[in-house]
Amino acid sequence: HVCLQELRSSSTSPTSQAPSAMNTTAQRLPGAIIIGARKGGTRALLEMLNLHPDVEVAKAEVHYFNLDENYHRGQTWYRAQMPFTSLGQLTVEKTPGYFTAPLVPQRIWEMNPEVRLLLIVRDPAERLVSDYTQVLHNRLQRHKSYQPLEELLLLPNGHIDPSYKALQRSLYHLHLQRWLSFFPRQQIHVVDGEALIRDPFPELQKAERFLDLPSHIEASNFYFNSTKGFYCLLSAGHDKCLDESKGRPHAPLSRQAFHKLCHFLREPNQRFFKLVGHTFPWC
Ligand SMILES: Nc1ncnc2c1ncn2[C@@H]1O[C@H](COP(=O)(O)OS(=O)(=O)O)[C@@H](OP(=O)(O)O)[C@H]1O
Repeated sequence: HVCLQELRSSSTSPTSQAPSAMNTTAQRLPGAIIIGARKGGTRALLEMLNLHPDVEVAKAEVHYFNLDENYHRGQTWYRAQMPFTSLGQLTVEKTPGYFTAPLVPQRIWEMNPEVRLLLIVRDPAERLVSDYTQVLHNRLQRHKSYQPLEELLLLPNGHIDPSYKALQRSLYHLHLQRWLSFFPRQQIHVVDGEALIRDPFPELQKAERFLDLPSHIEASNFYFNSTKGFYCLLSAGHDKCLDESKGRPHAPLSRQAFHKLCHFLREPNQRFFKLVGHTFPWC
């Protein structure tokens, strides 16, 4: 696997700048941020956007607006986490924790009320199971004890426990509502995470349009890797798949419990569809 930075063809740079200005690289604040949702496909979206020659991405999650210890380091610290870009290139970072952290919308708005936001969502029931699977994996790695998902998701009386954190993170409408009190709907581009898995190219074309980028990413930048079970990226003859933490087998959950979860999510999902202005074929 080769770093995408090295893979991108450098042939198409913005042409409106004088050559000397184009060579001036600097770390700049992001013009677009992938705010979540956690386990929605944020890494895939970031890596795929990075195929574009006019996009540079922060490789690691920055956690600036959601972690007070980082936020208090100030904007100079934040900027220093960004990649070097030429004038005219777009800087993008992704931190999935932004979507659900209460103070983040205001903090981002205060930094730049014009910043473009990308939100990638997938079926919130599947997202919850993926979220639990990640937490489980981390606990197992640290030799810590863990509870089965069903024990966390269901109360002793068999009802869904609405206070379970991973379930709270799947109540997309609650979180989006907060973002919409700062940003107009058109400034938040919602990406369909399942569509990105099934066929990434059309989702990337939509994202390019949203970001006002010249169309550059091509269908040939993606190929289905049957060993991985996902699309991988292809650029200048080199390929890159996401690492093994993406696309793990999910922790088991009984059909009955999954059904209860889907039933519980029906109304929150409807509210989310209303906010974004279209529906998704979720359970
Ligand atoms: N092309 C490709 N390759 C691998 N994985 C892909 C891809 N596209 C989307 N996905 C899905 O991304 C899910 C992980 O989402 P995130 O990157 O947002 O996770 S995280 O919040 O940053 O931990 C991950 O979720 P799980 O399958 O539940 O592991 C994947 O389904």
